[in-house]
Parts: sequence; structure tokens; C-alpha cells
Amino acid sequence: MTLVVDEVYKSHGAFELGPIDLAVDEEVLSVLGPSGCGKTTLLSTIAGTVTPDTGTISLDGLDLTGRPPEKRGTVLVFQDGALFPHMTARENVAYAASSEGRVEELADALEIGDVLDQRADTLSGGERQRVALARSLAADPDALLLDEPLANLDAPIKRRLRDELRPLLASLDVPVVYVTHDQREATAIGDRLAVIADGELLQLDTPAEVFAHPATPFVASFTGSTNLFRGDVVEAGTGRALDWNGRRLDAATNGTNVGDDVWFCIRPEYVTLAGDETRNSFEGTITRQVFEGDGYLLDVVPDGGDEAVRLALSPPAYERAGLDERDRVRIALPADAIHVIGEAGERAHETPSLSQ
Ligand SMILES: Nc1ncnc2c1ncn2[C@@H]1O[C@H](COP(=O)(O)OP(=O)(O)OP(=O)(O)O)[C@@H](O)[C@H]1O
Repeated sequence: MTLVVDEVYKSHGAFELGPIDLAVDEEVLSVLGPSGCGKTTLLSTIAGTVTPDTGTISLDGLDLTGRPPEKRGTVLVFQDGALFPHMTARENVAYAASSEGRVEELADALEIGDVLDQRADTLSGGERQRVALARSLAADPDALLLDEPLANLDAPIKRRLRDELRPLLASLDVPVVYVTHDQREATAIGDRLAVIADGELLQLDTPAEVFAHPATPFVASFTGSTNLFRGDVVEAGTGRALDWNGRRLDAATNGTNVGDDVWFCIRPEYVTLAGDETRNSFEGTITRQVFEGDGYLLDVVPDGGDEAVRLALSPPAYERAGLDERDRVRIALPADAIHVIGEAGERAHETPSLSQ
């Protein structure tokens, strides 16, 4: 079964989606993008609740574009789940399920066992969402479209369900499109990841590849590669290197030419504290540190520079180092962790807002 989105374009006044091309096999495709980028519009064109201006949607070669939603064999889960209010949660799920065993199995996985006999209109937002999700999973769809199905849940349950949901979705053996603006959810659940901004598909690849080699500055910043800088490609002895505000950085500069003004990025987890003067290392001052629960983020401004480099440390690594704000440290940017994105000039329109 393959779901194909072919050159789909839709405009809503000034907002334009696409044209978008996607082929989703029996896999989970996460669609990640900021609020208002067109994720729901894309899902709605697949579900049939929004008609694209041009382009087609097909499932296993069958053109669905002109068909009403109920004749598409697809299921769309809205953010708040459209349940039958007077029926219990169990009845809502059983309505779609092939057996009582399946209801129990899904109730277990989605942690709704305790509310199965409660009427749908008495459920909390998060419970309602999980019951709606159970109903969609039970319905044996030809393709499943999920729009932020975990949006109303608090962090611990969200994390547990994320882990439960992945095998459940994979076991359906149908194309699943999973929309979210949460990068952790998108990477934990998706076999592949599509990043959308401003109605445009910027990158489609495995989550690991998108994170390691973002195609544009926006993808880099939106997927947490907050160290995003401009540099110049320069001749450097045996090969080429980057000149970053007068500092030399060894990095793979494939696909660029000497003199190019490029974006480059390095994820904070890959920046290290260096003892000695190793390759690509700089002395600087810690200007800010933030405890994030599962680790520390340190901003270090290299001497003579004004751009801070962010460094992520696990709590044990942070405690071992015994650091504080205004301390002087040496940091290293390992050459193989530096990703050169491409010519800055050509991509000026994609300059991200670094506040994200
Ligand atoms: N029926 C409509 N009429 C006019 N504008 C619309 C309509 N539907 C969506 N839009 C606009 O299209 C843009 C994309 O909306 P969409 O709901 O697809 O974004 P999204 O990525 O799902 O956002 P969020 O994550 O906030 O749900 C927004 O600017 C929205 O205001």
C-alpha cells in the first residue's frame, strides 16, 4: 500500500501549501513544522476535507482526489477526537474494533483501561484524545492520518505513549502520516521525517539523517542544531577549511568552492570541553548556563567573538567539570560533527529565526 501526494498545491488567501510531492509506503512518516506551516492543510487534502487547487492524492494507484472523505478508506484523527458523546469510551472503540480483545489491547497500550466505561462526554481532553486514537487504530484503516494525537498530554504520559505508539503504528502495515510540532515525538515515532515550513517541504529523510545533515538553515534550527553560523570557505594547506570570523575551522566542505559564504551548524551535544589545544578548539567564557532537567546547556563566547557556541552536557559531565557562569573554558567543535549547509547567499530567504 502506498499513499502518494503528487504535486499537491492549495492556497488559503496569502498562505500557499506546496506543490508537495510525497510517497508514503507501509511506514510512519512524521511531518514536523512550526505552527501555521500547513501541516493540517496537507493532512486535510489527503483526508478529503480540503480539496487541493491542483495535484492528486492516490492510494495504491487509485486516484482519491475527487472522492469524499468517507469513501477514501483513510482515517483522520482531529486534535480533540470526534467521539460519540453519549457512548462510553469502550463503545466508541468497540464500534470500530474487530474484537473485544483488540479493545482491551489498545486500552492497555494507550492507558485508558480505567475510563473505558465512562461516557465520552465526561472524559478529560487527554483521555478523549487517547480514546479517539484507540478508535482509529482499531478501525483497520488503509492509511492513517494523525494530527497531533498526543498534544493534550503532560510530559511523562506523552513520553510513555510515544514509546507504545511506535510499534502499534508499525503493526498496522499501512501508510501512516503523523503530524506534530514536537521534534522528539517526530523522531521517536517516524521511520522518516518530513520538515515543512511556510507551506514548503524542506527535507524528507530518516530522522537521523535530517538531524545530522539538515538541508537548510531553518531545518537545522528547528531540529535543535542551535549552533548555526556563517563562514567562508578558504584554501587551507592540503585542502579547504572554514574561516569563521578569523578562526580556522576544519570541516568537510564538499560541494562548496573557495570563497563561498556558507552556513554551517553543529549540534550542542557534539561540542565538547577540551583539555588541551586540540584541532578546532577555542578558549572562551561561559556567558549563560541553563539546567534543563536531563542536562545542562552552556553558552560559551569564544575570545574575540560575539556569537555564543552552545554546548550540551549530561549532569555527570557538568558536575565533573565543576563549571559556573563567567568561567573560562576551552571548547572543541569536532570537524566530523560540523555540517556545512550550503551557500548562504542562495539561501538568504530561508534565514531562520534563531529564537525558536
Ligand atoms: N479555511 C481556511 N481559510 C483561510 N486560511 C486558512 C484556512 N485553513 C488554514 N488556513 C491558514 O493556512 C495556514 C496553515 O494552516 P494549518 O492549519 O495547515 O497549519 P498547521 O501547520 O497545521 O498549524 P498548527 O500547528 O498551528 O495546527 C495558516 O496560516 C492558517 O491560518
